[in-house]
Amino acid sequence: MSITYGFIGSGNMAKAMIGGIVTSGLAKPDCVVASNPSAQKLDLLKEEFGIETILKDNKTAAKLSDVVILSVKPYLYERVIAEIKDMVRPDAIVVMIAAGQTIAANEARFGRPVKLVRVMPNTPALVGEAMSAVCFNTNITADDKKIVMDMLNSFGRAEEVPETLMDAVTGVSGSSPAYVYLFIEAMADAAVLHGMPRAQAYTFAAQSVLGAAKMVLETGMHPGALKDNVCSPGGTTIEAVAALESNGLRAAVIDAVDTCVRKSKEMSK
Ligand SMILES: NC(=O)C1=CN([C@@H]2O[C@H](COP(=O)(O)OP(=O)(O)OC[C@H]3O[C@@H](n4cnc5c(N)ncnc54)[C@H](O)[C@@H]3O)[C@@H](O)[C@H]2O)C=CC1
Ligand SMILES: O=C(O)[C@@H]1CCC=N1
Repeated sequence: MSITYGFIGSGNMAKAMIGGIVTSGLAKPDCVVASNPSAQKLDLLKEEFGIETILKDNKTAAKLSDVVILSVKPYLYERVIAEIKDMVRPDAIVVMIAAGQTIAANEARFGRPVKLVRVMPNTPALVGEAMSAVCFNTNITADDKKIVMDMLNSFGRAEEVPETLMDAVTGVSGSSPAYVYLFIEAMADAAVLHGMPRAQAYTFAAQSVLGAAKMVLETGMHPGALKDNVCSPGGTTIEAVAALESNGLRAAVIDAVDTCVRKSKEMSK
């Protein structure tokens, strides 16, 4: 049986998930539907991935879908659920991806039993490297869980977490690609300062971040031990590490993630 995935809202995160779902082969393009109030993003999605698009009609997109992904901004959840709730089929799975939107608040918006899933993905879904966290409401069956996990695994890694951890997840993975892009940009700027062409500098910086991340994930070694292995005594790396420490890199990163988590908690109220 083929599953239809419907995206209500077709912005950055929807595009990343659609790209992952289609490119991985999880779903044929004609089993992916996206709606949006403006045509431009829909046209690009159709052109790039060949999916079905529906302009200004969330209701039809909801009605057609086995898995309905609410990919609008958090403040629009109330309005969009009011619009589509009677069109969402009783057996459909509704996936919320918004920061700060809780299962309880959104169950209440449906006003009837609904299969509800809360996910925090990230944009590397587009290249099959997302980190997603997921939690389920009590109406979700084992078969539903498999459908959701297959979707999330089609565009990266996914782990089930208690809902109480979702704000921390937003800080450490939902938002964190942005912090890493800053880091890559800054490293590349320094390489450019020393004469490297810009494009080459991005490749060198980004591949080094990718390689370092893979080392953490695949060797199972502590990040501190991996760092020590790069720092030759009296060498170049320890000079850089000392400069990062004296400029407060760790404190800055902890403060950034903490601020993000606090914002997510505030949005949940
Ligand atoms: N961008 C990211 O890295 C991540 C975003 N998210 C969540 O994903 C959700 C979407 O975020 P983005 O894609 O970044 O935002 P976005 O602004 O790129 O996309 C939202 C889309 O919704 C459309 N839209 C506006 N009103 C609508 C309506 N009434 N019905 C249907 N569509 C409507 C907009 O035209 C836009 O294309 C947010 O709730 C966010 O918290 C979650 C994880 C990561
Ligand atoms: O910035 C935001 O609010 C969204 C949620 C996680 C990543 N982007």
